[in-house]
Amino acid sequence: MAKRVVGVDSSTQSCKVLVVDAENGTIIRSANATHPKGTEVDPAEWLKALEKSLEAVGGIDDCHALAIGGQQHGMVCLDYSGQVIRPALLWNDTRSAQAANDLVNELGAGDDQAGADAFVQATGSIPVPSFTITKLRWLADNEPENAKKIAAICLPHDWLTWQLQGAKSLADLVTDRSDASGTGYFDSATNEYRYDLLALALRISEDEAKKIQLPKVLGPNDEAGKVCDKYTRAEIVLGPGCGDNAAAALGLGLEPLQASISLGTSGVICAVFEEPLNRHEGLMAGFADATGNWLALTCTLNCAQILDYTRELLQVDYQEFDRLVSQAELGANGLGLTPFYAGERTPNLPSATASWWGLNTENRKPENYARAALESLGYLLRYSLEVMAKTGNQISSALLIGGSAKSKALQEIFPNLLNCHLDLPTPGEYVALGAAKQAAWVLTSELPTWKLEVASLNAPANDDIYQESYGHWVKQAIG
Ligand SMILES: Nc1ncnc2c1ncn2[C@@H]1O[C@H](COP(=O)(O)OP(=O)(O)O)[C@@H](O)[C@H]1O
Ligand SMILES: O=C(CO)[C@@H](O)[C@H](O)COP(=O)(O)O
Repeated sequence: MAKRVVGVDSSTQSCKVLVVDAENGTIIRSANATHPKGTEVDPAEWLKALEKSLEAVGGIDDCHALAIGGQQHGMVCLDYSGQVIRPALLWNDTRSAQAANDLVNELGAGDDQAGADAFVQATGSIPVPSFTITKLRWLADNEPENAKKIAAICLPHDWLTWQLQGAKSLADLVTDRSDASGTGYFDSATNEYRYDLLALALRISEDEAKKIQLPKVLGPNDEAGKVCDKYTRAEIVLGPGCGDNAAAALGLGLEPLQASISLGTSGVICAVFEEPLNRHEGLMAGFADATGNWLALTCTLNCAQILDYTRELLQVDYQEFDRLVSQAELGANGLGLTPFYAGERTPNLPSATASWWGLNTENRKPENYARAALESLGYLLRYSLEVMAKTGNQISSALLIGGSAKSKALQEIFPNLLNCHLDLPTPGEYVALGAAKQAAWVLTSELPTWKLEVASLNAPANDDIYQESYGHWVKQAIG
Protein backbone atom coordinates (compact mmCIF):
# COMPACT_ATOMS: atom_id res chain seq x y z
CA MET A 1 0.00 0.00 0.00
CA ALA A 2 1.29 3.48 -0.92
CA LYS A 3 2.25 5.63 2.07
CA ARG A 4 -0.36 8.03 3.39
CA VAL A 5 0.10 11.55 4.72
CA VAL A 6 -2.14 13.95 6.62
CA GLY A 7 -2.63 17.64 5.74
CA VAL A 8 -4.34 19.99 8.21
CA ASP A 9 -5.75 23.47 7.54
CA SER A 10 -6.41 25.22 10.85
CA SER A 11 -8.06 28.29 9.33
CA THR A 12 -10.14 31.10 10.75
CA GLN A 13 -13.54 29.45 10.48
CA SER A 14 -12.70 25.76 10.75
CA CYS A 15 -10.20 22.92 10.90
CA LYS A 16 -9.98 20.72 7.80
CA VAL A 17 -8.12 17.43 7.62
CA LEU A 18 -7.19 15.41 4.51
CA VAL A 19 -5.67 11.92 4.42
CA VAL A 20 -3.79 11.77 1.12
CA ASP A 21 -1.90 9.19 -0.95
CA ALA A 22 1.72 10.42 -0.72
CA GLU A 23 2.56 9.18 -4.21
CA ASN A 24 -0.10 10.91 -6.33
CA GLY A 25 -2.00 13.29 -4.03
CA THR A 26 -5.32 11.40 -4.22
CA ILE A 27 -7.56 12.32 -1.31
CA ILE A 28 -8.51 9.17 0.58
CA ARG A 29 -10.51 10.62 3.49
CA SER A 30 -11.47 14.09 4.72
CA ALA A 31 -13.18 15.71 7.71
CA ASN A 32 -13.65 19.11 9.30
CA ALA A 33 -14.85 20.83 12.48
CA THR A 34 -15.80 24.45 13.11
CA HIS A 35 -13.87 27.05 15.15
CA PRO A 36 -15.60 29.59 17.40
CA LYS A 37 -16.48 32.92 15.79
CA GLY A 38 -14.64 36.08 16.82
CA THR A 39 -11.25 37.72 16.55
CA GLU A 40 -9.96 36.46 19.91
CA VAL A 41 -9.88 32.68 20.45
CA ASP A 42 -8.57 30.31 23.12
CA PRO A 43 -6.03 28.06 21.27
CA ALA A 44 -7.55 25.08 23.13
CA GLU A 45 -10.54 25.51 20.77
CA TRP A 46 -8.27 24.91 17.74
CA LEU A 47 -6.92 21.76 19.38
CA LYS A 48 -10.46 20.57 20.14
CA ALA A 49 -11.44 21.09 16.47
CA LEU A 50 -8.27 19.31 15.31
CA GLU A 51 -8.91 16.35 17.64
CA LYS A 52 -12.55 16.20 16.48
CA SER A 53 -11.45 16.22 12.81
CA LEU A 54 -8.78 13.54 13.39
CA GLU A 55 -11.44 11.37 14.99
CA ALA A 56 -13.99 12.10 12.24
CA VAL A 57 -11.44 11.22 9.57
CA GLY A 58 -11.20 7.74 11.08
CA GLY A 59 -7.93 8.23 12.94
CA ILE A 60 -4.45 8.46 11.45
CA ASP A 61 -2.88 5.12 12.44
CA ASP A 62 -2.50 4.20 8.74
CA CYS A 63 -0.51 7.42 8.00
CA HIS A 64 3.22 8.17 7.98
CA ALA A 65 3.59 11.97 8.10
CA LEU A 66 1.50 15.01 9.07
CA ALA A 67 1.86 18.78 8.62
CA ILE A 68 -0.29 21.75 9.60
CA GLY A 69 -1.09 24.89 7.59
CA GLY A 70 -2.58 27.57 9.83
CA GLN A 71 -4.14 31.03 9.77
CA GLN A 72 -1.24 33.49 9.87
CA HIS A 73 -0.20 36.09 12.47
CA GLY A 74 -2.31 34.99 15.51
CA MET A 75 -0.52 35.93 18.76
CA VAL A 76 -0.14 32.93 21.09
CA CYS A 77 1.78 33.85 24.27
CA LEU A 78 2.94 31.13 26.68
CA ASP A 79 4.20 31.36 30.27
CA TYR A 80 7.13 29.36 31.75
CA SER A 81 4.89 26.35 32.39
CA GLY A 82 3.72 26.32 28.74
CA GLN A 83 0.23 27.62 29.58
CA VAL A 84 -1.49 30.05 27.21
CA ILE A 85 -1.45 33.47 28.94
CA ARG A 86 -4.58 34.93 27.29
CA PRO A 87 -6.80 34.08 24.28
CA ALA A 88 -4.95 34.48 20.98
CA LEU A 89 -5.53 37.73 19.09
CA LEU A 90 -6.19 36.76 15.47
CA TRP A 91 -5.09 38.29 12.15
CA ASN A 92 -8.54 39.94 11.78
CA ASP A 93 -8.47 41.70 15.17
CA THR A 94 -7.89 45.42 14.59
CA ARG A 95 -7.41 46.66 18.18
CA SER A 96 -3.68 47.09 17.49
CA ALA A 97 -4.21 49.71 14.73
CA GLN A 98 -2.59 52.50 16.77
CA ALA A 99 0.21 50.16 17.84
CA ALA A 100 1.00 49.51 14.16
CA ASN A 101 1.26 53.24 13.45
CA ASP A 102 3.36 53.80 16.58
CA LEU A 103 5.86 51.04 15.73
CA VAL A 104 6.41 52.43 12.23
CA ASN A 105 6.85 55.93 13.60
CA GLU A 106 9.24 54.83 16.37
CA LEU A 107 11.42 52.74 14.03
CA GLY A 108 11.73 55.81 11.81
CA ALA A 109 12.56 58.01 14.85
CA GLY A 110 9.48 60.14 14.15
CA ASP A 111 9.61 59.85 10.34
CA ASP A 112 6.80 57.51 9.16
CA GLN A 113 8.25 57.01 5.68
CA ALA A 114 11.69 56.15 7.09
CA GLY A 115 10.03 53.72 9.54
CA ALA A 116 8.01 52.05 6.79
CA ASP A 117 11.14 51.68 4.61
CA ALA A 118 13.13 50.28 7.53
CA PHE A 119 10.41 47.70 8.31
CA VAL A 120 10.27 46.59 4.65
CA GLN A 121 14.04 46.26 4.50
CA ALA A 122 14.17 44.33 7.78
CA THR A 123 11.10 42.09 7.41
CA GLY A 124 9.65 42.48 3.88
CA SER A 125 6.48 44.25 5.05
CA ILE A 126 5.09 47.35 6.75
CA PRO A 127 3.21 46.13 9.84
CA VAL A 128 -0.59 46.47 9.79
CA PRO A 129 -2.87 45.50 12.71
CA SER A 130 -2.95 41.86 11.47
CA PHE A 131 0.74 41.33 12.22
CA THR A 132 1.84 39.65 15.46
CA ILE A 133 4.32 42.43 16.32
CA THR A 134 1.51 45.01 16.61
CA LYS A 135 -0.50 42.71 18.88
CA LEU A 136 2.52 42.36 21.17
CA ARG A 137 2.81 46.15 21.43
CA TRP A 138 -0.91 46.30 22.22
CA LEU A 139 -0.38 43.70 24.95
CA ALA A 140 2.59 45.57 26.44
CA ASP A 141 0.52 48.77 26.63
CA ASN A 142 -2.87 47.38 27.63
CA GLU A 143 -2.15 44.21 29.61
CA PRO A 144 1.37 44.76 31.04
CA GLU A 145 0.78 42.05 33.67
CA ASN A 146 0.26 39.52 30.82
CA ALA A 147 3.20 40.84 28.82
CA LYS A 148 5.46 40.31 31.85
CA LYS A 149 4.48 36.61 31.98
CA ILE A 150 5.68 35.89 28.43
CA ALA A 151 8.22 33.06 28.22
CA ALA A 152 7.49 32.03 24.61
CA ILE A 153 5.60 33.45 21.64
CA CYS A 154 4.30 31.33 18.77
CA LEU A 155 1.71 31.25 15.98
CA PRO A 156 -1.42 29.09 15.63
CA HIS A 157 0.23 26.40 13.48
CA ASP A 158 3.37 26.35 15.70
CA TRP A 159 1.26 25.81 18.81
CA LEU A 160 -0.76 22.98 17.23
CA THR A 161 2.40 21.22 15.98
CA TRP A 162 3.79 21.51 19.52
CA GLN A 163 0.60 19.98 20.94
CA LEU A 164 0.86 17.03 18.54
CA GLN A 165 4.51 16.57 19.65
CA GLY A 166 3.25 16.30 23.25
CA ALA A 167 3.96 19.91 24.36
CA LYS A 168 6.76 18.94 26.73
CA SER A 169 9.27 21.80 26.59
CA LEU A 170 9.11 25.34 25.21
CA ALA A 171 12.46 24.57 23.53
CA ASP A 172 10.64 22.07 21.24
CA LEU A 173 8.55 24.82 19.58
CA VAL A 174 9.14 24.96 15.80
CA THR A 175 7.88 26.99 12.86
CA ASP A 176 8.83 27.62 9.22
CA ARG A 177 9.93 30.67 7.20
CA SER A 178 6.49 31.35 5.73
CA ASP A 179 4.67 31.80 9.03
CA ALA A 180 7.66 33.45 10.76
CA SER A 181 7.70 36.04 7.96
CA GLY A 182 4.24 37.26 9.00
CA THR A 183 5.25 38.08 12.57
CA GLY A 184 6.91 41.44 11.80
CA TYR A 185 10.08 40.41 13.66
CA PHE A 186 11.65 37.90 11.22
CA ASP A 187 13.92 38.59 8.27
CA SER A 188 13.22 35.98 5.57
CA ALA A 189 16.25 37.11 3.53
CA THR A 190 18.67 35.99 6.28
CA ASN A 191 16.26 33.61 8.05
CA GLU A 192 16.92 35.30 11.39
CA TYR A 193 14.64 36.72 14.05
CA ARG A 194 14.96 40.49 14.57
CA TYR A 195 15.12 40.62 18.37
CA ASP A 196 15.59 44.39 18.14
CA LEU A 197 12.06 44.66 16.68
CA LEU A 198 10.60 42.23 19.22
CA ALA A 199 12.21 44.37 21.93
CA LEU A 200 10.72 47.54 20.38
CA ALA A 201 7.25 45.93 20.40
CA LEU A 202 7.39 44.79 24.03
CA ARG A 203 9.23 47.91 25.28
CA ILE A 204 12.07 45.77 26.66
CA SER A 205 15.80 45.56 25.96
CA GLU A 206 17.17 43.39 23.16
CA ASP A 207 18.87 41.18 25.79
CA GLU A 208 15.51 40.61 27.50
CA ALA A 209 13.88 39.89 24.12
CA LYS A 210 16.52 37.21 23.43
CA LYS A 211 15.42 35.37 26.58
CA ILE A 212 11.94 34.85 25.08
CA GLN A 213 11.63 31.46 23.41
CA LEU A 214 10.69 31.89 19.75
CA PRO A 215 10.00 28.75 17.67
CA LYS A 216 13.04 27.31 15.89
CA VAL A 217 12.68 28.08 12.17
CA LEU A 218 12.97 24.78 10.29
CA GLY A 219 13.74 24.29 6.60
CA PRO A 220 10.84 23.53 4.22
CA ASN A 221 11.10 19.72 4.54
CA ASP A 222 12.83 19.34 7.91
CA GLU A 223 11.33 16.86 10.35
CA ALA A 224 9.68 18.42 13.43
CA GLY A 225 9.61 15.33 15.63
CA LYS A 226 6.84 12.71 15.81
CA VAL A 227 3.13 12.74 16.64
CA CYS A 228 2.88 11.66 20.30
CA ASP A 229 1.07 8.51 21.42
CA LYS A 230 -1.96 10.49 22.64
CA TYR A 231 -2.97 10.82 18.96
CA THR A 232 -1.68 7.64 17.30
CA ARG A 233 -0.12 4.22 17.82
CA ALA A 234 1.76 4.61 14.53
CA GLU A 235 5.09 6.32 13.90
CA ILE A 236 4.07 9.58 12.18
CA VAL A 237 6.69 12.24 11.43
CA LEU A 238 5.70 15.89 11.70
CA GLY A 239 6.50 18.51 9.08
CA PRO A 240 7.38 22.07 10.12
CA GLY A 241 3.95 23.24 8.89
CA CYS A 242 3.46 26.68 7.32
CA GLY A 243 1.19 29.71 7.03
CA ASP A 244 -2.11 28.94 5.29
CA ASN A 245 -1.40 31.09 2.23
CA ALA A 246 2.02 29.50 1.70
CA ALA A 247 0.34 26.09 2.14
CA ALA A 248 -2.20 26.96 -0.57
CA ALA A 249 0.63 28.04 -2.91
CA LEU A 250 2.34 24.71 -2.23
CA GLY A 251 -0.91 22.77 -2.75
CA LEU A 252 -1.44 24.52 -6.09
CA GLY A 253 2.21 24.00 -7.05
CA LEU A 254 2.59 27.73 -7.85
CA GLU A 255 5.73 28.34 -9.94
CA PRO A 256 7.70 31.62 -9.68
CA LEU A 257 5.59 34.54 -10.99
CA GLN A 258 2.36 32.44 -10.91
CA ALA A 259 -0.46 33.94 -8.81
CA SER A 260 -3.48 32.75 -6.87
CA ILE A 261 -6.56 34.48 -5.48
CA SER A 262 -8.08 32.90 -2.39
CA LEU A 263 -11.63 33.74 -1.33
CA GLY A 264 -11.96 32.56 2.29
CA THR A 265 -12.51 34.60 5.45
CA SER A 266 -9.71 36.76 4.03
CA GLY A 267 -9.36 37.71 0.36
CA VAL A 268 -5.76 36.95 -0.53
CA ILE A 269 -3.83 37.58 -3.71
CA CYS A 270 -0.34 36.12 -3.79
CA ALA A 271 2.47 35.36 -6.21
CA VAL A 272 5.75 33.48 -5.82
CA PHE A 273 9.12 35.23 -6.28
CA GLU A 274 12.66 33.87 -6.28
CA GLU A 275 14.18 36.98 -4.67
CA PRO A 276 13.55 38.54 -1.22
CA LEU A 277 10.78 41.16 -1.34
CA ASN A 278 12.44 43.74 0.88
CA ARG A 279 12.58 46.75 -1.42
CA HIS A 280 9.03 47.89 -2.13
CA GLU A 281 6.48 50.44 -0.93
CA GLY A 282 2.90 50.15 0.15
CA LEU A 283 0.46 47.59 1.44
CA MET A 284 1.87 44.52 -0.30
CA ALA A 285 3.45 42.11 2.15
CA GLY A 286 6.76 40.46 1.29
CA PHE A 287 6.42 37.09 3.04
CA ALA A 288 8.34 33.85 2.53
CA ASP A 289 6.75 30.81 0.88
CA ALA A 290 6.95 27.17 2.00
CA THR A 291 9.60 26.05 -0.53
CA GLY A 292 12.49 28.46 0.13
CA ASN A 293 11.16 31.26 -2.12
CA TRP A 294 9.12 34.40 -1.31
CA LEU A 295 5.43 35.23 -1.45
CA ALA A 296 4.15 38.70 -2.43
CA LEU A 297 0.74 39.01 -0.80
CA THR A 298 -2.19 41.35 -0.33
CA CYS A 299 -4.97 40.49 2.08
CA THR A 300 -8.43 41.90 2.80
CA LEU A 301 -10.16 41.52 6.15
CA ASN A 302 -13.54 41.21 4.40
CA CYS A 303 -14.23 38.50 1.85
CA ALA A 304 -16.52 35.42 2.18
CA GLN A 305 -18.46 37.13 4.96
CA ILE A 306 -19.51 39.97 2.65
CA LEU A 307 -21.51 37.32 0.79
CA ASP A 308 -22.52 35.40 3.94
CA TYR A 309 -23.96 38.53 5.61
CA THR A 310 -25.88 39.43 2.44
CA ARG A 311 -27.28 35.89 2.17
CA GLU A 312 -28.34 36.15 5.83
CA LEU A 313 -29.98 39.54 5.15
CA LEU A 314 -31.85 38.12 2.15
CA GLN A 315 -32.44 34.76 3.88
CA VAL A 316 -31.30 32.77 0.86
CA ASP A 317 -28.96 29.80 0.31
CA TYR A 318 -25.90 29.71 -1.99
CA GLN A 319 -27.91 28.68 -5.10
CA GLU A 320 -30.60 31.30 -4.62
CA PHE A 321 -27.95 33.97 -4.04
CA ASP A 322 -26.34 33.04 -7.37
CA ARG A 323 -29.73 33.10 -9.11
CA LEU A 324 -30.46 36.58 -7.72
CA VAL A 325 -27.08 37.88 -8.93
CA SER A 326 -27.81 36.64 -12.44
CA GLN A 327 -31.08 38.62 -12.48
CA ALA A 328 -29.44 42.00 -11.84
CA GLU A 329 -27.44 44.27 -14.13
CA LEU A 330 -23.89 45.56 -13.73
CA GLY A 331 -24.03 48.40 -11.18
CA ALA A 332 -27.08 46.85 -9.39
CA ASN A 333 -29.22 49.71 -10.68
CA GLY A 334 -27.33 52.19 -8.52
CA LEU A 335 -27.31 50.21 -5.27
CA GLY A 336 -23.84 49.80 -3.82
CA LEU A 337 -22.07 48.33 -0.79
CA THR A 338 -19.07 49.57 1.14
CA PRO A 339 -18.11 46.15 2.53
CA PHE A 340 -15.82 47.04 5.45
CA TYR A 341 -17.76 45.08 8.12
CA ALA A 342 -14.52 44.12 9.88
CA GLY A 343 -12.63 47.37 9.22
CA GLU A 344 -10.19 46.82 6.34
CA ARG A 345 -6.54 46.03 5.71
CA THR A 346 -6.29 46.66 1.92
CA PRO A 347 -7.04 49.59 1.82
CA ASN A 348 -5.63 50.17 5.32
CA LEU A 349 -8.80 51.41 7.08
CA PRO A 350 -8.92 49.42 10.34
CA SER A 351 -11.73 51.54 11.83
CA ALA A 352 -13.94 51.68 8.72
CA THR A 353 -17.49 50.32 8.78
CA ALA A 354 -19.84 48.92 6.14
CA SER A 355 -22.76 50.72 4.50
CA TRP A 356 -25.26 50.32 1.67
CA TRP A 357 -25.61 53.38 -0.57
CA GLY A 358 -27.62 54.64 -3.53
CA LEU A 359 -30.89 53.11 -2.34
CA ASN A 360 -34.10 54.32 -4.01
CA THR A 361 -37.68 53.12 -4.47
CA GLU A 362 -36.74 51.24 -7.67
CA ASN A 363 -33.56 49.42 -6.79
CA ARG A 364 -34.35 48.12 -3.27
CA LYS A 365 -34.75 44.55 -4.57
CA PRO A 366 -33.07 41.29 -3.45
CA GLU A 367 -31.31 40.83 -6.82
CA ASN A 368 -29.65 44.25 -6.55
CA TYR A 369 -28.48 43.59 -2.97
CA ALA A 370 -26.95 40.28 -4.10
CA ARG A 371 -25.28 41.81 -7.15
CA ALA A 372 -23.99 44.85 -5.21
CA ALA A 373 -22.47 42.57 -2.56
CA LEU A 374 -20.65 40.46 -5.16
CA GLU A 375 -19.47 43.54 -7.05
CA SER A 376 -18.14 45.07 -3.82
CA LEU A 377 -16.04 41.95 -3.22
CA GLY A 378 -14.81 41.92 -6.82
CA TYR A 379 -13.84 45.59 -6.70
CA LEU A 380 -12.17 45.21 -3.30
CA LEU A 381 -9.92 42.58 -4.88
CA ARG A 382 -9.40 44.72 -7.99
CA TYR A 383 -8.08 47.35 -5.57
CA SER A 384 -5.64 44.71 -4.19
CA LEU A 385 -4.52 43.95 -7.76
CA GLU A 386 -3.78 47.67 -8.17
CA VAL A 387 -1.74 47.62 -4.95
CA MET A 388 0.27 44.71 -6.37
CA ALA A 389 0.68 46.47 -9.74
CA LYS A 390 2.00 49.63 -8.02
CA THR A 391 4.87 47.55 -6.62
CA GLY A 392 5.65 46.24 -10.13
CA ASN A 393 3.76 42.96 -9.75
CA GLN A 394 1.20 43.19 -12.56
CA ILE A 395 -1.06 40.13 -12.19
CA SER A 396 -3.09 39.36 -15.31
CA SER A 397 -3.93 35.71 -14.57
CA ALA A 398 -4.45 33.70 -11.41
CA LEU A 399 -5.78 30.45 -9.96
CA LEU A 400 -9.02 31.01 -8.02
CA ILE A 401 -9.51 29.02 -4.78
CA GLY A 402 -11.26 29.23 -1.37
CA GLY A 403 -14.81 28.56 -0.18
CA SER A 404 -16.47 31.46 -2.04
CA ALA A 405 -14.89 30.40 -5.36
CA LYS A 406 -17.61 27.70 -5.44
CA SER A 407 -20.21 30.36 -6.32
CA LYS A 408 -21.22 29.98 -10.01
CA ALA A 409 -22.26 33.65 -10.19
CA LEU A 410 -18.87 34.69 -8.89
CA GLN A 411 -17.09 32.43 -11.39
CA GLU A 412 -19.12 34.09 -14.16
CA ILE A 413 -18.51 37.75 -13.34
CA PHE A 414 -15.18 37.86 -11.48
CA PRO A 415 -12.89 37.78 -14.57
CA ASN A 416 -14.58 41.02 -15.70
CA LEU A 417 -14.80 42.65 -12.24
CA LEU A 418 -11.08 41.98 -11.69
CA ASN A 419 -10.01 42.31 -15.35
CA CYS A 420 -7.95 39.16 -14.80
CA HIS A 421 -7.79 35.74 -16.48
CA LEU A 422 -8.95 33.27 -13.85
CA ASP A 423 -8.43 29.51 -13.82
CA LEU A 424 -10.45 27.35 -11.50
CA PRO A 425 -8.76 24.30 -9.98
CA THR A 426 -11.19 21.51 -9.04
CA PRO A 427 -12.82 22.89 -5.87
CA GLY A 428 -10.90 21.54 -2.90
CA GLU A 429 -9.03 22.29 0.30
CA TYR A 430 -5.73 23.56 -1.14
CA VAL A 431 -4.29 24.68 2.21
CA ALA A 432 -4.76 21.19 3.66
CA LEU A 433 -3.48 19.67 0.40
CA GLY A 434 -0.37 21.88 0.56
CA ALA A 435 0.22 20.78 4.15
CA ALA A 436 -0.15 17.14 3.03
CA LYS A 437 2.35 17.82 0.23
CA GLN A 438 4.82 19.19 2.79
CA ALA A 439 4.29 16.05 4.91
CA ALA A 440 5.04 13.86 1.85
CA TRP A 441 8.16 15.99 1.15
CA VAL A 442 9.40 15.43 4.72
CA LEU A 443 8.68 11.70 4.42
CA THR A 444 10.29 11.04 1.02
CA SER A 445 12.79 13.95 0.80
CA GLU A 446 11.31 14.79 -2.62
CA LEU A 447 8.83 17.59 -3.28
CA PRO A 448 5.84 15.80 -4.87
CA THR A 449 4.47 17.01 -8.23
CA TRP A 450 0.82 16.04 -7.83
CA LYS A 451 -1.43 16.67 -10.85
CA LEU A 452 -3.78 19.67 -10.70
CA GLU A 453 -7.04 19.71 -12.72
CA VAL A 454 -7.87 23.26 -13.83
CA ALA A 455 -10.75 24.78 -15.84
CA SER A 456 -10.49 28.23 -17.46
CA LEU A 457 -13.22 30.76 -16.74
CA ASN A 458 -14.44 33.21 -19.41
CA ALA A 459 -11.77 35.68 -20.52
CA PRO A 460 -12.31 39.26 -19.29
CA ALA A 461 -13.88 41.60 -21.87
CA ASN A 462 -15.16 45.20 -22.25
CA ASP A 463 -12.93 46.51 -19.49
CA ASP A 464 -13.79 50.16 -20.19
CA ILE A 465 -17.27 49.55 -18.75
CA TYR A 466 -15.94 47.71 -15.70
CA GLN A 467 -13.18 50.27 -15.12
CA GLU A 468 -15.83 53.00 -14.99
CA SER A 469 -18.03 50.99 -12.62
CA TYR A 470 -14.96 50.24 -10.43
CA GLY A 471 -14.02 53.95 -10.40
CA HIS A 472 -17.53 54.78 -9.13
CA TRP A 473 -17.25 52.13 -6.38
CA VAL A 474 -13.81 53.37 -5.28
CA LYS A 475 -15.15 56.94 -5.02
CA GLN A 476 -18.13 55.86 -2.90
CA ALA A 477 -16.43 53.22 -0.74
CA ILE A 478 -12.91 54.59 -0.26
CA GLY A 479 -13.20 58.22 -1.31
N1 LIG B 1 -21.18 26.13 -2.03
C1 LIG B 1 -20.72 27.32 -1.70
N2 LIG B 1 -20.96 28.39 -2.50
C2 LIG B 1 -20.49 29.61 -2.19
N3 LIG B 1 -19.76 29.87 -1.08
C3 LIG B 1 -19.48 28.85 -0.25
C4 LIG B 1 -19.95 27.53 -0.51
N4 LIG B 1 -19.51 26.75 0.50
C5 LIG B 1 -18.80 27.54 1.36
N5 LIG B 1 -18.80 28.81 0.90
C6 LIG B 1 -18.14 29.99 1.55
O1 LIG B 1 -16.85 29.62 1.96
C7 LIG B 1 -16.50 30.42 3.10
C8 LIG B 1 -15.37 29.75 3.87
O2 LIG B 1 -14.27 29.66 3.00
P1 LIG B 1 -12.91 28.97 3.46
O3 LIG B 1 -11.97 29.08 2.32
O4 LIG B 1 -13.22 27.61 3.98
O5 LIG B 1 -12.52 29.97 4.65
P2 LIG B 1 -11.37 29.88 5.76
O6 LIG B 1 -10.28 29.05 5.14
O7 LIG B 1 -10.99 31.29 6.00
O8 LIG B 1 -11.97 29.27 6.98
C9 LIG B 1 -17.79 30.54 3.89
O9 LIG B 1 -17.79 31.77 4.60
C10 LIG B 1 -18.87 30.48 2.80
O10 LIG B 1 -19.35 31.76 2.52
O1 LIG C 1 -3.81 37.52 7.51
C1 LIG C 1 -3.80 36.75 6.55
C2 LIG C 1 -2.67 36.76 5.58
O2 LIG C 1 -1.73 37.76 5.82
C3 LIG C 1 -4.95 35.80 6.38
O3 LIG C 1 -4.96 35.25 5.08
C4 LIG C 1 -4.91 34.71 7.43
O4 LIG C 1 -3.82 33.84 7.14
C5 LIG C 1 -6.24 33.98 7.56
O5 LIG C 1 -6.59 33.23 6.45
P1 LIG C 1 -8.00 32.51 6.13
O6 LIG C 1 -8.50 31.88 7.36
O7 LIG C 1 -8.90 33.52 5.53
O8 LIG C 1 -7.62 31.45 5.10
